Order: sequence, then structure tokens, then C-alpha cells
Amino acid sequence: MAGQAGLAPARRVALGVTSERRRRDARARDLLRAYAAMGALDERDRALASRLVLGSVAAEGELDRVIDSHLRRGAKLEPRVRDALRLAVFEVLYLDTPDSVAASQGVELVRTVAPRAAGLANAVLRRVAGEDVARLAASREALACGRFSVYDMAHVGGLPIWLCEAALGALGREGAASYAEDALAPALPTVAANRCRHSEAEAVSLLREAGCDPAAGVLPGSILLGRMARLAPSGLVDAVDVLPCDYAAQEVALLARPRPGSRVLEVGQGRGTKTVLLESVACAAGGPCEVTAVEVDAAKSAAAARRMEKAGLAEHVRCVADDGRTLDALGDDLFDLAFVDAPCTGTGTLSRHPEIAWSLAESSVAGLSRLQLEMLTAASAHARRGGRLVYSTCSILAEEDERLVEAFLSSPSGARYELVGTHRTAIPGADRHFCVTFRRR
Ligand SMILES: C[S@@+](CC[C@H](N)C(=O)[O-])C[C@H]1O[C@@H](n2cnc3c(N)ncnc32)[C@H](O)[C@@H]1O
Repeated sequence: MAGQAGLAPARRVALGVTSERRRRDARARDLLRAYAAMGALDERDRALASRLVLGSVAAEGELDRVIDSHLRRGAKLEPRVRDALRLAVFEVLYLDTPDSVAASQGVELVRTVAPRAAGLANAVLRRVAGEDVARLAASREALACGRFSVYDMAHVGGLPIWLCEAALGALGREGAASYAEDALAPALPTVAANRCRHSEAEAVSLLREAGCDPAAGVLPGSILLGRMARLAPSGLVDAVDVLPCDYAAQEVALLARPRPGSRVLEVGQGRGTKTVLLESVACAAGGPCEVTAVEVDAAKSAAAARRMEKAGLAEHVRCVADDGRTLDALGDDLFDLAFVDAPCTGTGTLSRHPEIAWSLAESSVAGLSRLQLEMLTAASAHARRGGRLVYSTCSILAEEDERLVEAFLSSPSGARYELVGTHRTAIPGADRHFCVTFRRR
């Protein structure tokens, strides 16, 4: 077994980030960006440290289940020993590292925080390598051939059972299987060109000069990067030449189809990623649209306004801090397109937001559905006759998607609308978003 001197720096840094996250209750991605020791790693080690941290957070409850199944009943682990074991079990189960290397590195990792726990770590990790690896392979096989249970989904995706059940209900067996298969994969390294400023070819050439190794993505204006780590230092994101965002968000903007010169209402603007995507779709079709974008959080609204300046869109986008449930600031204003980018559980974005699966309480969904219906109802008063109302979430839960559509259509506001179509994005490896279009009669 390797001595402590043989412990790879990526694993040591991953443990530092993980323990810091537990102490500060911070988001893993934010910490990875800010953690000084990450900067001292080379690109390969940084990628491994990120993968370990994000994966062990995303599969936290499943990793604990595996660890606890190999402990004496009622045995307690010190939090820092559990941090180290989660990283090691994640690596043994889900990464390509040879099991013996991942297990012996895991023992050394535990030894750095609690030398006396090294023996216990050794026993647990040998059993994980001996038993759970085979069990996971069987669950993967079950998913691949379509004869699987929610437990297989939970093992493969590192997911809570309730979310597996909800995915089965909303996505069907095939969709739920691919949801579980993708849940622990790293987020696709995609960006979108700001097509109000650059053609896709120009954006590709800027990214190539910056060493990002770009290639055309699967959607118009989308670009896949071979070296994502080069993006932040390039300055292209700060200048809003490109936007880091998933294919699914780009697909929703394409589905919303804002037309050049049309009047667009966006509700739930956040920091304005969708706003630039909507403008990009309009610009690619001939010219910008005129957007009024509403966000309840004044700090986000101000950040979006600054981003529109940088994106060269300030003349075409009015950022308004207001409550989307009432939209008081709009008076009787009517729009060609009213687009609601609803606050939601984010259950379609697990690769980008690893905390979601194990921090989300099933009971919080009802409150979100109420808020979503209120926002959709308020926005519906602002589409002109013949205009379109588009509602989107980055959730896979029927309560936030199909059932919400039913609730809206059976309400007095919904009676003024006909359903044009619903769509669940399903680009392999990408996030899952939901998008529905209504037309005002
Ligand atoms: C899905 S996020 C929006 C993402 C954003 N459009 C983007 O592309 O980056 C939903 C947004 O709705 C906002 N929100 C939540 N409640 C709201 C309300 N009552 N009125 C308006 N916005 C609200 C949240 O602050 C959040 O920024």
C-alpha cells in the first residue's frame, strides 16, 4: 500500500475543499473556484480534484448508504473521516481509476485526518471494491436493458429513491434510465455565442485563440469546448462574447423564438443568461428584440443590467426589479411574447448543481408549484391577442411541468389560451429543461 508521501495532491486538495464545504455550508462549485490550493494544481489534477468533489457531493446520500452498510450497526464516523471516505468510495465506484489504486489512496487520505481510522478505511474500501463495484455494474446493465428498479437508478445516478420514483413518473422508463445514467456525469463544457455581436464562426475563432479548443455544438450558436479551464482567463465571458450555459437553456431560447423587433417580456431574469440567449436568437433571425425583463431580486436585476451593458444590449433590454407574481411595474403593457423562466427545483440540472439531489426536500415542491402558477398567471395577462406565452423550468418533476400546465389551462386565465406544444429537452449528456408554449386566443 502506498505511503502518505504517495498521496496524490488532487485527492488531498479535494478533501480540503470537501471539509471546507461542510464547515461553511458553501456550494462546492463556488469553493472550487475560490480555493487557493486548486490554483497550484496542474490542469489534469485540477480536473480530478473537481470531479471528486462534485461527484461526492452529488452522490452524497448514496455514498453514505454504501459506507454505512460496511460499518457496525450504530457506528459513528468523525465528519472528516466520512468526508475522506465519501471521496474514496466515489472514486472506487464511479471513476476509471483502478480499484486497488483508488482504495489505497483512500486509505492514505483517511490517514491524513485520522491515522487511527486507516484500518477501518482499509476494511470499508476493500469491501466496496469487492462487493459494491459488482452491484453497480449489475445496476448499470439493468438500466441498459430496460429491466431496472428505482434501486438500480439510485445506485447508478447516486440519487435519492423519491427522485428516482418522480423521474420514472415524469419521464417514462427510457427517459428515467438516461436521467440516472447522466446524473453523475460531468456537465458538458458548452457555451453559446453572443450572436448579437459575433457570428458563431467569429466566436469559435476567438475561443480558439484563447486556447479553449472549440468545436461547433449541436445547436445553432452553440459551441463545445475541449479545454473549459481556459475559458475564465480568456476574458470572453466577462465581456459577454460568449455565455457559459447548457445546451438545454439554449434550446429553450430557440423554442421561445423571439422575433426581430418584437416586444418580449421575460419573468425570472436572474443574471440575464436567458435574456442574452433570447436576443441572440432574434439577432440571428435579423435583429434584436425589445425585452422588458423582470426579476424579484434587486441585486440580480442590477447584475443583469450591468451584463446587458457589457453584452452591447442595454438599448434593447430594460431590467426591472419587481415581483413576478403581480408584475405591478408593467401596468397594462402587452407583449408579443411573454416568457416565464420559472424558479424551480433544478432537478434537471444535477451535473451543474450537485447539491440539489440530496438537499432538496420533496416537501418543498408544492410551494414552488404555487409560486410558478402565480407567475405564469400574472405573465399571461401581458401577452397580446395572438401573442405567445412560454413557460420553462429546469425541472423534471411533473408537479412543476405537465401538472402545472394542466392547472393553468383549467384556470380562468388559462381559458384565454390554447396549448401550442410542450417539449422536454433530451440532448444526451445535457441538462433536462421543460418548455411549453401557449397562444392567446
Ligand atoms: C430559473 S431562475 C432564472 C434564470 C435566468 N433567467 C437565467 O437565464 O440565468 C428563476 C429566477 O426567478 C427569480 N424569481 C423567484 N421568485 C420570483 C418572483 N416572485 N418574481 C420574479 N422573479 C422571481 C429568481 O430569483 C431566479 O433568478
